[in-house]
This record gives sequence, C-alpha cells and structure tokens, in this order.
Amino acid sequence: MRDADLTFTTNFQEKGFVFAPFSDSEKAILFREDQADFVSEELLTSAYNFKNIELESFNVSKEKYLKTVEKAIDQIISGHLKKVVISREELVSVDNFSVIEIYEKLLLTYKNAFVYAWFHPKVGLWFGATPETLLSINGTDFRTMSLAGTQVYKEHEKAVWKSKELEEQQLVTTFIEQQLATVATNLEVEKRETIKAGNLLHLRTKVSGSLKAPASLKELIRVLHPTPAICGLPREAARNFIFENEKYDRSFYTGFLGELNLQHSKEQSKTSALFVNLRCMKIKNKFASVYVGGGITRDSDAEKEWEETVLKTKTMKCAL
Ligand SMILES: C=C(O[C@@H]1C=C(C(=O)O)C=C[C@H]1O)C(=O)O
Repeated sequence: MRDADLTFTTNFQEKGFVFAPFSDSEKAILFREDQADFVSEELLTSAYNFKNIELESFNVSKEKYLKTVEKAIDQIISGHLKKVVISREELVSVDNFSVIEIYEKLLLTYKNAFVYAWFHPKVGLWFGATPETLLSINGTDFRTMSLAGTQVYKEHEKAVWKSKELEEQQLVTTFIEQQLATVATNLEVEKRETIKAGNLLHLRTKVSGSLKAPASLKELIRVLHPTPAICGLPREAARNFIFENEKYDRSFYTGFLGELNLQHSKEQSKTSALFVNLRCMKIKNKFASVYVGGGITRDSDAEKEWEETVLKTKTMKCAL
C-alpha cells in the first residue's frame, strides 16, 4: 500500500487482496495488486513462551447472550428459522503488544489455518486464524467447504458426534449444493470428515465443481456467502434476526478475505483464495475485540452454546 486511501471492489474482477465485511450492504475493501509489495520470508520456530495466562475480559454479558440464544431457539421452534448463528464480541485488555509477535504466534500455533494480520489506518488492525475456506478458484475450477459442529479436541479420543451437530452441518452442505446448482457443473461432494482447528474439532465436507459460463466470480461469491455456517437458514430471515438481535456490529467478523484474481505466471489461470473471517480479533486502543459465535438449531442448549463461544475465544487469546 502506497497511501492511506481506501479502495473497494464491487464486482470482484480486480486483482489484489480483498477484505469484506459480513453485511453485503457495506463495501469490500481491496488492496490492489499493482499498489502492493510482496515480501516472502521463512518462518523460523522461535522461542516464544506460550503461557496460558488468564486475560481480563470486559463487557462479557453472558445473560444477554443467553437471552438472544433463547429467542433464536423460540424462533426456530415456531418455524420462522431453521438455524441461526449467534455471535458476540469480547473485549480483552492488551498492553504493549507486537504485531509481528502476535502474527508469528498465530502462524506457529495454527498450522492448518489461514493466518493473517491486516491493517489499514482508516479501518484498524485485525488478526485471525480461520479454519474455513469460502472459495478457492483456479480458472473455472473451484473448491469450497461446509464446516460446522464443534467439540473440544481430546488427545487419544476418537470424536463422537451427536445428531445435533451432524444435522446442523448437513444443513450447510445441502445449502451449498443447492446454491451451487445454479452457477456450477461437475459438482462433487466428498465424505464428511472431522478436522482439528486449534483446541477444537469441526465437521467438514469438501465440495468442488466448475463455474458454468457465463456465471462470474461475483455470482459464485454471492450464492455462497453468507453460508448457514455463519448466518443461518433461511438466509434472509437469519440475517434479519442477526441484525435485529445481536446488538453489536460484526464488522469484518464472518466476512471473508484473501487473494483475488492473482495470476502467478502468464500461462496460468487467475486464482483466488478466499477465507471466512472466523477466530479473529480487532485491536484498538489497548483492547482486543475477540469475535466468537456458534450455530443455533432446535436442539441447542443455551448454556452449552455459551461454553462453545468461550472455547472459541481461546484461539485468539492464546496469541495475546
Ligand atoms: C461462527 C463461528 O464458527 C462457525 C460455527 C461453528 C459451529 O456452530 O459449530 C463451527 C465452525 C464455523 O462454521 C466462529 O468461530 O465464530
């Protein structure tokens, strides 16, 4: 970046790095490739001390979160919604942090995640280590995934999933298949698997296909995003419930980010690698806002959903 002007993309045709918010009524920020410098460095395992210190949290209103989840469950039971993802923001005080140190800690801790540090003077400083690919596309061939269901990782124990999580994740897979049918061919849905993301496990189904002409990358993004992994079903009703009830601004959390239309050589096709912005935080004025959420279905238990969000805060807290 050569200056502090903000540039945006609306049609996803430019080349660069995109940072898009959850709400599609707000614009997606673009760092243009021709305005960027590329630096490549080898990460040496450094001697960080991964202490599990207890961080002081502020503004944690468990009661408010539980009420919103109960309300969501009521809406599901009464048939207005099938699933909705409820999230919250937790403030953690951070003194004397180093951007490079946090970034390196995240890289060293989350080897399977897309780890990033992102800054713009007009927007702020964000970090994340997300396990979820929104879309990876090379020419017209693309890959995406259905990711949902959460449990704690326990060494030497085989994960057993309850019907609540299996059904919740199936809703996401079915949504993705149906949405893609309009813009893609050669759809392939792989077998469901369990993946590890930090201290947690999730259910994942990989989906691949080819973009059908004349559909564009923009259409592909719009049919997929936001999936029920981070919004809900039906999509519009869930989105409205979120805007009316979460009572805070998700901002870039549950948006997406990544490389857009990069061409690594003249012979190669354009590639994009976009990730859902999960397990992330924004740091501003000595505070980190850590963003966490989880899918609510008719079988949800509010207290357990709360605990799940507490576990998810650890992904970012351990780098602070
Ligand atoms: C919403 C988040 O994660 C999403 C919700 C999950 C769930 O409800 O089990 C699991 C993975 C993600 O799709 C988050 O990490 O904040």
